Amino acid sequence: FCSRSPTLVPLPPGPPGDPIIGHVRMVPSSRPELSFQRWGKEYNSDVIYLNFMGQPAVILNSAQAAIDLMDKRSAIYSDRPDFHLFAESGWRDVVTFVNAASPVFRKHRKLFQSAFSPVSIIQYRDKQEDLARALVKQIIRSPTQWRPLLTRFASSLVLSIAYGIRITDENDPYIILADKIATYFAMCGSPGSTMVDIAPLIRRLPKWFRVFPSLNFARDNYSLVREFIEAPFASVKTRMAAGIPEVSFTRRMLEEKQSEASDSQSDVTEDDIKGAASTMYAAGADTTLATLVVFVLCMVLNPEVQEKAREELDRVIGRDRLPSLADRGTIPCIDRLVYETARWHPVVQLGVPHKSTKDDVYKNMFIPKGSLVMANAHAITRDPSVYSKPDKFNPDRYIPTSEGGLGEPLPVGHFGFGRRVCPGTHLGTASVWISIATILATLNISKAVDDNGHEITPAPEMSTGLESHPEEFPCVIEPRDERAVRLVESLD
Ligand code: HEM
Repeated sequence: FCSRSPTLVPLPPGPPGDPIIGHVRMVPSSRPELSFQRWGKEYNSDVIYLNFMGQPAVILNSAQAAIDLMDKRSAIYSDRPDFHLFAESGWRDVVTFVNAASPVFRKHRKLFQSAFSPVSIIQYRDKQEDLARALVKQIIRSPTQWRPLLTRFASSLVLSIAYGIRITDENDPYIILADKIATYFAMCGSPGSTMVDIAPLIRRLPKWFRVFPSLNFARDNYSLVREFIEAPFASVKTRMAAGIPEVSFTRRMLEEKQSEASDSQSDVTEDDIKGAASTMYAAGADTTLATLVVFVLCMVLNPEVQEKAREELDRVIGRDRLPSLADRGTIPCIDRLVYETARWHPVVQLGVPHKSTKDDVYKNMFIPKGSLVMANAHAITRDPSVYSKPDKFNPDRYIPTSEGGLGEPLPVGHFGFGRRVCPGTHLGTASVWISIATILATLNISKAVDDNGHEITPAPEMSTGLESHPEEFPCVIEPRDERAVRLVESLD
């Protein structure tokens, strides 16, 4: 199919762009995925073509198109665009940002796949359960602080799994560092879209030439990024040298590297391990946090779903203990809740952009080599030809028809596609699962009331960016009852 002449095959449809700049002005800076979805409907195509100042971009608005191209033709659709802003900020050896042909890609994917397989992640269960329990304990003590506490939980979880770092209080230097990095990511803009990314030659300008804000931003954050990559890694080596036992990704990788028996790891360098561990935070903390905030919003908006899930939780595990990850698979209602949270608002709405490496033809549409290819997770998970009433939050939609349900398919795309699919899928899902189960077992989430005693139903407003999360919304989180408080307080 690649050998056909491009001139005989039309590009995918899309709205007409401006001369020279193409669709730059047309794509809104807020929630572009919604416009991409709308254009898909207007042009009656699940593949849409756009052009940003000569850079071709293809949006995939259905699971079928994303699977056909990114999964089945992954040899062509697995590259990334160059992320110059991140490189200028000091990120090196980070798999998310490298091309599929880079040795870093092959080595790091292998590291992640073995470290975060369904079996390997069992070693992190204690950390996930302990931190989820600490989270609800803290929320019971400071209920209005639930959102900062969730942020700290997500950071602590990744720092603990990646480096074995135990966060003891909010002034911990690592949590302060993690907060600064989270702010840095929030200010980076959409990956690949800043002036440094569009005109990378400006990276050659001397440091005193401070004309381009994104270049200044990248350079101003260089030492922060380097500290974030180096400091926690160095702390693992210090603890290792002192003989302090701990379980962490970095520790395990360093030990495997040191072990003479481990031939398979022999080409892995310390820089690889350092880069991979720092990627975990960049890729795993905010995604987990955003998913949990979406869950809280869904519980505020759908009290009956919360009640039903809690009833099943009580029926299966009782009220004398808290759920554990060993319970997964025995409480289907929680599994469906996790899936429906991911479907209702997949937090990486447009995925991380892929780039194609060859001319291609799909369903008689020409996709030029070098196109940015984005799977629109929003459009995919709200596809009305797949999901009935797609805007409704309804975990029961997945109940098989043989059990009287709608038998709708589990969502796809929220962890990406093909060779780039998220290597933290199992770990991230387990973290979300235990958090949701522990929260439901101990806390009640409800609507806030206004000064006149009327319930406030929040209108969901979602942020724009690589990770999209609900903007601030009013709600009340309180202990479920005295019994739950006693159970939580009895934990050491
Ligand atoms: C609920 C939590 C998470 C969500 C929703 C999520 C989602 C995603 C998505 C959509 C991508 C892009 C895939 C693509 O390009 O097709 C991705 C990539 C990635 N994720 Fe996750 N992720 C989560 C948690 C994690 C965790 C805990 C880790 C750490 C182990 C992780 C590590 C990565 C890495 C390293 C990549 C880049 C892969 C590559 O470029 O080859 N993620 N994730």
